[in-house]
Amino acid sequence: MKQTRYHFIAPKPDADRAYAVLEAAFEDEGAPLAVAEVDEAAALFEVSLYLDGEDDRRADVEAALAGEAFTIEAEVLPDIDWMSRVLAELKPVRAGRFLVHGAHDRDKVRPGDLAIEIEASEAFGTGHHGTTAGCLEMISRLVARRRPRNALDVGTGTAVLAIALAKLARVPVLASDIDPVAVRVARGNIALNHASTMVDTVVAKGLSAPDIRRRGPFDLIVANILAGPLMMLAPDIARSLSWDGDVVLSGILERQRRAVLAAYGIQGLVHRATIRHGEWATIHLSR
Ligand SMILES: C[S@@+](CC[C@H](N)C(=O)[O-])C[C@H]1O[C@@H](n2cnc3c(N)ncnc32)[C@H](O)[C@@H]1O
Repeated sequence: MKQTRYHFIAPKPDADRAYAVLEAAFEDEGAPLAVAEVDEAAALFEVSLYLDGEDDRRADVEAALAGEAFTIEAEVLPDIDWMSRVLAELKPVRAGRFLVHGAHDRDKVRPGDLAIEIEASEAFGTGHHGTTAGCLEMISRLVARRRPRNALDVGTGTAVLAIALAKLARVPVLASDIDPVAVRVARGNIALNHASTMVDTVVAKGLSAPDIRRRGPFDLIVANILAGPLMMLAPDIARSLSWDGDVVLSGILERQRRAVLAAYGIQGLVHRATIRHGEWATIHLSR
């Protein structure tokens, strides 16, 4: 089933009012709803409502917001064949100190394994992708060298990296994602892995949400997104990092690596190491 994100940008009071109206209008459907700050200086917020279908609910959204002058845009989200993805990802994966597995592979866990059980359903992050595996390996290396006091996982997906950080370092972790569906899946996995006392979640675009700012600075920030958003997030990531903190970035194709390093270099962050899986690079930076 395809899903459509209906979204618009508005000043804070209007966004809050619209959020309340949409929450009441679509709560029977359990439609995910999110509000994220998109421009701090201008205090502008983006409201996103996720409805099933291929942009065939615009009239309902407009009716709920009757009398408001928002420019509502519709984004039909990619239709992913979750069943074939799950079937393709049946095997457990070892990466760094971790064994990432599904419910059907609990018997593969050996004494000494740091096991992470993942129910991927509608979010990314089972450990099979080279970017996730690269992050798990880099996290293993970094935490072996120095235990961070806290950590932030930007673009958490299934929460696989946040759970890994909690299990290995046993420190508070904040896991964020722009997609409320991913955050719902993340919460389920965090509970499944008995990590709820260490990992909190937040729906947020980038690092501008007040919850993220309040919890920083962070000793370790991991972000497996894509090169473009990672470059745009460079100033915010540098600002949210403790003075001796570490950054792990992934979702970067080898040919994009230099541009990403340059964007973080401008922020005073120096390249320390790269782990490659096929065409994907995972990089470690610090001041
Ligand atoms: C490639 S998945 C990574 C999932 C998991 N962290 C892993 O390593 O397997 C990227 C995730 O980032 C989220 N995302 C993309 N852009 C984002 C942004 N600007 N802020 C927060 N999350 C974002 C997506 O919704 C998606 O869940």
